[in-house]
Amino acid sequence: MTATAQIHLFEPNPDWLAHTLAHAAVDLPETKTILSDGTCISRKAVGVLQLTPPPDRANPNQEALIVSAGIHGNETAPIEVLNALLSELLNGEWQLACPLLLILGNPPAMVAGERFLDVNLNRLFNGAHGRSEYKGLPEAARAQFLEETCRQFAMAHPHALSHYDLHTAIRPSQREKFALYPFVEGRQVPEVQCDFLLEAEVETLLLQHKVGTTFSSFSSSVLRAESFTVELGKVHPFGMNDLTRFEGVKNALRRRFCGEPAPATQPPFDHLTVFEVVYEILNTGKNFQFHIPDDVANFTEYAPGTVIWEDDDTCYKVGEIPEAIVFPNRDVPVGQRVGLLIRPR
Ligand SMILES: O=C(O)CCC(=O)N[C@@H](CCC(=O)O)C(=O)O
Ligand SMILES: [Zn+2]
Repeated sequence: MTATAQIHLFEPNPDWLAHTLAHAAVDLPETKTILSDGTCISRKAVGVLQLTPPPDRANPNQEALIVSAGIHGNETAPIEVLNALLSELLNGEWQLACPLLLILGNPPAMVAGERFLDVNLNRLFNGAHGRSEYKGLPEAARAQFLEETCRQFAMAHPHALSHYDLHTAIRPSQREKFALYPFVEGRQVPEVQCDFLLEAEVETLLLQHKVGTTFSSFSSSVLRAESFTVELGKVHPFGMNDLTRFEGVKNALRRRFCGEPAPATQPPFDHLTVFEVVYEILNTGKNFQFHIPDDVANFTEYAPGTVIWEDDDTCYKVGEIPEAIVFPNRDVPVGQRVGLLIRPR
C-alpha cells in the first residue's frame, strides 16, 4: 500500500521533504492518493498536505489539526520531525484518526537555508500579505495561499481546531522550549492545551499582549483555532539537529494524530511556567539603537532602570519590575519586531 502512495505523491523523491526541496520553486497541480486503509492524502501545493481519515473511522478526540514548520526556512528540526511522522504513517506504522493539515511553510527559503528570501513570511499573515510594499513577492503569495488553505480546512472540519506552528530560535535560550499564545480578546489557555504542551516537553508559555501578523495569530484570530507558536530549540542546518531533543513533541503529535487519549502529566514535565509580554520593541528607524548584545540568550533578565533601546524621541528603561528579553534581533526592517520584553505572570 504504502510504497504506492509514496511513489505517487513524491515520485521520484524518497519522501515529502525531499520532494518539497526538489520542487520548491515549482507550481504543481493538486494531487491525491488514497492509502490502502482509506486515508486520503491530498497534496494541495508543494509542501502542503491535507490528510483525511476514511469517513467510517472514529475521531475519538473530535478534533482537526494544523501543524506547520519551515515558516522560517532555516528552522529545520521541526521540518524533519513532521517529515518523519508522515513517513511513519505512509509506512503503515499507525493510522490517522483526525483531519490533518501538514504545512512546510517556505520551501524556497528551506532550499537556501535562510530564514526567508525577500520578506519574513511570519509577518505577512492576518492579511498583511496584501500591503502594497509586499506586492509581487513570492512570500506574500505563499502567505495568502496558506491563509486560504487553512480557511477551507477549518470550514470543512467544524471540529475543535488546533494549530501548532513549530519553530526553532536564533539565540540560545535559558528555557529551551517555549510556546507563544497569540492574543485574542477575552481568551484563556485551555487546560487541555497546557497539558499537551507539557506532554511535548514544552514547560514555558508566553502570553502575547496584542494581535499580530504571525501565522498563529491569524489562525487564532480568524479561524478561532487554539493556536501556538512553539519554539523547540535552536536553529541548525538540515542533518545537524540532535533529533533526540525533539522526541517529546514528536511523540505528543503522533498521539494526537492517532486519536489516543492524553496521558496524565508526569514529572519532570508537570508544571508550566507562564510569562506575559509587556512590551514589543519595534525598529522605529529614527536613529534606533538597541542596547542588548547580539549574543544574549532568550529569557535573560534586566534589572529596573536598564536602558533597553532608544531613538531620537524615546529612551526605554525597564520599569520597577525586572523584564526579560525574548527574540532579540536588531537586524530587522523599520517597523518590525526587534524583541519582546516579558515578565512572569
Ligand atoms: O529566535 C528568534 O529571534 C525568532 C524565532 C522565531 O521565528 N519566532 C517567531 C515567533 C512568532 C510569534 O511571536 O508567535 C517569529 O519571530 O516569527
Ligand atoms: Zn521561526
